[in-house]
Amino acid sequence: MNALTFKGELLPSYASIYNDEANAFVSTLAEEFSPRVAALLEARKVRQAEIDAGQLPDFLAETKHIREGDWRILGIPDDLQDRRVEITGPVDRKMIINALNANVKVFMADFEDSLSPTWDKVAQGQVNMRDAVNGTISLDDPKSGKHYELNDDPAVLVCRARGLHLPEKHVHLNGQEIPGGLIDFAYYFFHNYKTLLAKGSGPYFYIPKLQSHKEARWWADLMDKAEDLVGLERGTIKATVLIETLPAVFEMDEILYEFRDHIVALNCGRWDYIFSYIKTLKNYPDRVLPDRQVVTMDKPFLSAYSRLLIKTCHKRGALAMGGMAAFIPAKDAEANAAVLKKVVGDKTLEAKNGHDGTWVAHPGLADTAMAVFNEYIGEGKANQMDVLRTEDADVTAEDLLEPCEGDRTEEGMRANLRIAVQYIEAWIQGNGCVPIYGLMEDAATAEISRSSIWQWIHHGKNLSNGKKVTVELFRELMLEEMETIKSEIGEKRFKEGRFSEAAKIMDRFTTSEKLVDFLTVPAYEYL
Ligand SMILES: CC(=O)SCCNC(=O)CCNC(=O)[C@H](O)C(C)(C)COP(=O)(O)OP(=O)(O)OC[C@H]1O[C@@H](n2cnc3c(N)ncnc32)[C@H](O)[C@@H]1OP(=O)(O)O
Ligand SMILES: O=CC(=O)O
Ligand SMILES: [Mg+2]
Repeated sequence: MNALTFKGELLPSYASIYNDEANAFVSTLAEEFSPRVAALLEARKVRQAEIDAGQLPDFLAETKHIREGDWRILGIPDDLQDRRVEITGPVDRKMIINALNANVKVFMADFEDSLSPTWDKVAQGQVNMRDAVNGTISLDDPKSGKHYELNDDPAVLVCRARGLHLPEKHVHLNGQEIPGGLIDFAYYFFHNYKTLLAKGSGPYFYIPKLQSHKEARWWADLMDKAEDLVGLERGTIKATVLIETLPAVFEMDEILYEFRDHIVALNCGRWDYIFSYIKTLKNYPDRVLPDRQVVTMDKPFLSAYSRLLIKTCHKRGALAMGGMAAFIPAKDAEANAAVLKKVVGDKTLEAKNGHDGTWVAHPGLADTAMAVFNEYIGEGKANQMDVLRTEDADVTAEDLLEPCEGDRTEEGMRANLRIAVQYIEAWIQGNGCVPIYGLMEDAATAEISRSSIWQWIHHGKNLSNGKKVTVELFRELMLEEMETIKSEIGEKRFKEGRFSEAAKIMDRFTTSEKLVDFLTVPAYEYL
């Protein structure tokens, strides 16, 4: 077994994470699993080339027997049966404590969409997670003077690892970067499985951005191997898989099947899903999306996605999680009442469809989401697994791919610009989740903003005021919107920030001939 090489500084506080025993465990996993990732990423390109050439995504002929077969997942541990409200947030110390103390069932601690993976965030994130599992995590905030520690009954902890497209450039094996998701998974598992199991919980993971059941096989094999290496019974590690790419929605049964020893739920990761709809169907002029603000879960293609996910999960004994309403509380009471109303609307739609739970981005929304799901789940029940949706007509490929009606407006384009630039600026400064115009913005929501403009240019779409979207129009609006950002955030913050770099990155993304696959890949060069 070869040793890992670290390119990031190993501060003394990280020593207990990156110790010889843990590094040897990670090296063993990386030796076997890193080389398989290139082929999986290549398969994504091959599939995309077929779609670009005119073959729309569809259910796979070769796995029909799995979709039609009679099988169920292995099972769901007691502490994951009731997940009616989950909070999410990056693996910062204060966030972790506040999230575990919130009025929620689960905290999804995020190394992914909401984390800008600077080496220190990744390394300190593991320290924070270990301290959270041990119950010793605390913080004295020098700014506010506030003391933070865990309550008696914290939420169940689930760790979201990075997706397969993101390498971790600070940890190498045999001269190669290791997949970021493998690093997140392996160190969290190694340091915490014993304590978690002793508490009656377990090593639980959220797995993001899968595009096929073959990728599910990679993760399931990784989980099997991790269990074998430490002598755990098969299926001790549990996974919730985000269905947040368009290709994956056609393989939900197959993903559940490949993962059947480990999986407990699928989740409607709606923001990446919308981004993936844009990206996957980027060559189809009839499927260009309208303004981001009108692409809501009641649109037919998103409703079909939610309903099919619920039907597929419940048939196989898995939970069907809803997704994130990106609203965050407003300071003004009247504005906040409007936010809560929107959250109620969004969560009611999910609960009515038969989802077993949902996500909130902020503790201030937990009670609202909880009240909605309490009503639909009803007394004495943990979830809505009994909603089988068998009376529904089959959800077809056409339903999932249905074009989305709505206007493309100049205000929508300007808002996309301001959001994308501000998010990129935050991300390259090491902040992966920011409040902008009353919404939480993370890597998934920002992807929609920047890829929409690319697609509108690519297909020469007209805005509702008749202006044609071109590179020239984009650059003209960009100059104006940079001034708007400056006036909104103040000259000082603007000057001290990295806005001109962010604008250049945005220009590159928007005017390139080919759509950049993930904004976080080129932006990682800036960290
Ligand atoms: C598409 C997807 O993948 S969604 C999943 C990924 N995205 C996320 O997880 C988003 C998580 N949310 C957040 O990061 C934050 O809510 C933000 C950045 C949007 C806003 O955060 P802030 O500007 O700090 O909000 P605000 O000032 O209202 O916070 C008030 C308090 O709530 C806490 N808080 C806010 N959001 C969270 C959260 N998600 N988890 C725990 N605590 C939180 C803050 O730490 C703060 O605590 P304090 O009073 O002890 O100082
Ligand atoms: O990860 C969640 C999403 O909506 O994207
Ligand atoms: Mg996502």
